[in-house]
Amino acid sequence: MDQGGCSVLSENLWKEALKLFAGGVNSPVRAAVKPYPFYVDRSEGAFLYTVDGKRLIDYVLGYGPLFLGHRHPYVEKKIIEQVQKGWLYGTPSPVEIKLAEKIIRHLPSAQKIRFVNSGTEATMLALRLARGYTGREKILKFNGNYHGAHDYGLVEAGSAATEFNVSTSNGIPLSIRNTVEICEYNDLSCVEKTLKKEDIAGVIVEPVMGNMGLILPEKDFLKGLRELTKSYNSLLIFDEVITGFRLGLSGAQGYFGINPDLTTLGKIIGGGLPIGAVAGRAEIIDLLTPSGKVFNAGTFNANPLSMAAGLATIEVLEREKVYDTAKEATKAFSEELSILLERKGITFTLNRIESMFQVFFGVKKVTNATEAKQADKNTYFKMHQRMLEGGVFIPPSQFEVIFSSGAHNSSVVNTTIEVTRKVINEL
Ligand SMILES: Cc1ncc(COP(=O)(O)O)c(C=O)c1O
Ligand SMILES: NCC(=O)CCC(=O)O
Repeated sequence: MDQGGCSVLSENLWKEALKLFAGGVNSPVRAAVKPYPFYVDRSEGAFLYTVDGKRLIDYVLGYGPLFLGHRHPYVEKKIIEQVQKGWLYGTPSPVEIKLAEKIIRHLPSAQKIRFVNSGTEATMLALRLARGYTGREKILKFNGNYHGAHDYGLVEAGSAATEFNVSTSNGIPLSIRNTVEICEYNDLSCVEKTLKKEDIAGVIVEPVMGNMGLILPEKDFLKGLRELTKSYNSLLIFDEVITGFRLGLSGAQGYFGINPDLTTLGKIIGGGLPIGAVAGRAEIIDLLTPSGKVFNAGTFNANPLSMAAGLATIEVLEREKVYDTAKEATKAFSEELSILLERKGITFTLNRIESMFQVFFGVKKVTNATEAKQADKNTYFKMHQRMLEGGVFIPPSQFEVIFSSGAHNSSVVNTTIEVTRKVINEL
């Protein structure tokens, strides 16, 4: 197997892809795998099987949604059952009620919900709702937080926007750019100053930052945001597209005991099919058309397949020990990595929470985007590439997160650790 774990079949597909797609891909992070991405034939449990005949342990998991692993049998069964009943009706279906009830039951701040098709749509809508509710124009977001690929989110954005050096995208009207105020993550004094100076409709935040690698909120950061937004009559929006149902059934808001006004969801609540949602206080969600004057619509909103996959996923989360297994996998993998790096005398920071972690080389702490950008990306990438050659897929970008799932059992983790030992010894 040659560099990056790829081989001739992937290489041939890549040559075709370069003729068809900008940069060969349909979402940029996929092109961060070098010299070209591997193409997947099928997946199961903790594993991806490439067209080149290689089996990889997957710690990317579709960039977060596949918290049960690939093709969990119950989710697969429920998707197939729904396919056999039809997958688009243009009118409501019972399964959307069931999924909404489950989400609202678990998510402390949710009273009503609107389903859309992606995290991008969810945050775009939440920001419009905040403006509609408050009658104010500006929003505050944090440097390196990623809220999807719309004009308001792509100002100082993390994730692939940082990886490909376009933290602020070209093509965003200045009039929109000027409605987005930026503070550094974990900097409450900047938030207070901005709220005092500007009329801010809403503060949007990743309660745990998963798009600059992993960065944790410092003690009292989220509490401070809640208090400040309340006293300046701005809405607090938690972007839980990653953390929703990953940090626990009640998301980051349950984990930290802070209730936002609005929550955006995606990824896990669709069980691996496209989804997004805005949930929150009823009086705010009721501003949406047709009951209110903040417009949203979608041909595929609450489509029965995503609803069925999401519902099945949450049912499994309620009854199986997914949280324990995934957390244990992250703990074992990351602790072993720390030991190996310490032993080699390599400077690093490792941030971890529940089933998510990321390692940063050459830095002693990472508490915001500026610090994350100072990390030695090249060494991280080298580790990614060597792990891939050894059969373990961690994100190619420093600015993503290493996720575990309920399928990452001790045998999978032991294999991961063996590969990690070899990789770090030779790093
Ligand atoms: C916190 C956060 N918000 C929003 C999004 C956008 O979601 P999507 O890619 O489904 O549009 C992402 C995607 O990674 C995310 O991590
Ligand atoms: N953390 C950012 C993502 O997960 C996005 C994945 C993609 O856009 O391909």
